[in-house]
Amino acid sequence: MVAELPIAATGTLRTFCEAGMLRLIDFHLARRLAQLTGEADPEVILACALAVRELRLGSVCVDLASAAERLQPEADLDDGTTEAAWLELPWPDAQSWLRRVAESATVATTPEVEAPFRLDGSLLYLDRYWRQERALAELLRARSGIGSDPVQVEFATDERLDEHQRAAVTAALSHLTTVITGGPGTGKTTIVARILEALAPTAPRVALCAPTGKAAARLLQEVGGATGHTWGGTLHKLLGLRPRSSGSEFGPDNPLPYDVVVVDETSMVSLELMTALVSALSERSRLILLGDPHQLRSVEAGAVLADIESADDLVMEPGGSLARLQNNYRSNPEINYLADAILEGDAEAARAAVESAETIELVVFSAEVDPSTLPTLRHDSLATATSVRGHAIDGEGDAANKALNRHRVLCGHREGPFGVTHWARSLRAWLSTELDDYGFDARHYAGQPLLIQRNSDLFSNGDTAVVVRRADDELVAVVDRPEGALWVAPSLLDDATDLHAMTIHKSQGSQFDRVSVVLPPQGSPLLTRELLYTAVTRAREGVRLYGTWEALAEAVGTPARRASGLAGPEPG
Ligand SMILES: Nc1ncnc2c1ncn2[C@@H]1O[C@H](COP(=O)(O)OP(=O)(O)OP(=O)(O)O)[C@@H](O)[C@H]1O
Repeated sequence: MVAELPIAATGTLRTFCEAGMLRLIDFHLARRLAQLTGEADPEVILACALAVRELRLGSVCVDLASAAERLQPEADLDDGTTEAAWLELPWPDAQSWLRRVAESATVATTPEVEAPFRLDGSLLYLDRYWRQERALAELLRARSGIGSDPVQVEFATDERLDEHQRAAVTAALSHLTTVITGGPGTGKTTIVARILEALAPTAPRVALCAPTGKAAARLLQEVGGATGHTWGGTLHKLLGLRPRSSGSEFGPDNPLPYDVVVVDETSMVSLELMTALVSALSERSRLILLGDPHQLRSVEAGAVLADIESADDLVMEPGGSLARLQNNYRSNPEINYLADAILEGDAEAARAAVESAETIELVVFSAEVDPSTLPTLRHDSLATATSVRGHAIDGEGDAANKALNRHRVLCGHREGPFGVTHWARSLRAWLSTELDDYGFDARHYAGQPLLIQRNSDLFSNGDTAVVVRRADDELVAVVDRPEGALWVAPSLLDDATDLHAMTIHKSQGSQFDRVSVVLPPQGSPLLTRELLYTAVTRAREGVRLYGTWEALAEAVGTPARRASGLAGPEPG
């Protein structure tokens, strides 16, 4: 990758740009904000540019004390290569760097001072995010101080809830804020229904929400019937956030009119959105946060669920509680065992789990191989495409969508030899030689699998669809919606993308019988524990990993790095 060099960057700053550690946008924004406050010290601008960069990559701040050891350049996501120059970077001495940053007029160090950046200990923030983080921590701590009237629940002796699930139900009925974490299939949805049923007499006004329209629709469909007055939708809609403005309908002066607010897929909620939500809750309304903190995080800055879970003092007695669900009732034990080894960071156990499992396999794949020549991939994809197409030709939309969910190819990368675009194109080209009228060039064809990438009144970003032939020979796209299939003209989905493969990011919240996971290559910044865990836990029955044992070990050994001050300093 040839880094784009900012013309005004000289000396140290230029070296950091050349090594791919900073991008043009990081440098320009930092320099502009520094100029406004009369700052020209390159080391201070470097620190500010790194804070901007880290925000762009999903951390709310940068830890200057450990930046030299921890920060890596952004690899070219297209081909997974990294530059070696960063190993030689002239990092400033941490102590004097921190002192110069603290003395700069660009950086505030005490609450009453306003400046574009904020230094808190060794963490450097854009001030706005420091304020959000502080506001969220204060709001959560304040809610923890308010006791709520416990609602009693009696579990029937034959009630199918394990001890962790019962503890979580009891916790949510006795606290104002409850965080319930658990992997896929651990019963989060099941217990929310039970909680709402018990709360219905005293807390009937319920909002069910999630960061994505797809997850919100699924939650509403699955538990919306548990109580009488349920609203369901995205967090943006719940708060009445106005596009292109920082304002929202609901906030501290106009609290949300609900007794209970349930948030699903909380791991994907950004710091900004979570702060807006908690500040819009009335003092008496219960908040139930559900999610899997080990999954991939929000694309925007903040890893709020993981931070809240690991902090000691944000959600605590008497008003708050944490509950963890442990047993996955959906996936097979081999997949659960591998997922546990990944979370424990135990690469040897993960390898042993793959080698000993009957339902999990690693197929060696390198960049030179055309994916569609791999016999195992041919087998899995042809079986799925044949079944989807068979139902599509018979006009069976529901069955076609079901067949589509039996197997999915998941890639960490978007572009390059390990990416979605390449794998989908290769597979589709090969399938078109195996199946009649499986149009390689056709805009729409019976059995075409599609991924919707935008929200509309009818469907949500992340919904999938299959093109089906109706009895009158017309082609229709059948969108798989939680509330039931939606039949629309294929032209409405002209901007949907081919679903012969999808990114692991997009697959969050979905499960399939079997998945084929294309691992990013060694050295890729996407090759992390969270990515691998998210991919593997999408499967109920079987997993094929395409990559190398080395890449698998590197993923298991690389927890994704997100700096924030919510949960205290990162462990060394
Ligand atoms: N204690 C239990 N015993 C047996 N089966 C259970 C138990 N709890 C939940 N299940 C079943 O396990 C499956 C997964 O449960 P559920 O959908 O509630 O999990 P989830 O955590 O919400 O999953 P996801 O994260 O994928 O939404 C369901 O079919 C549910 O009926």
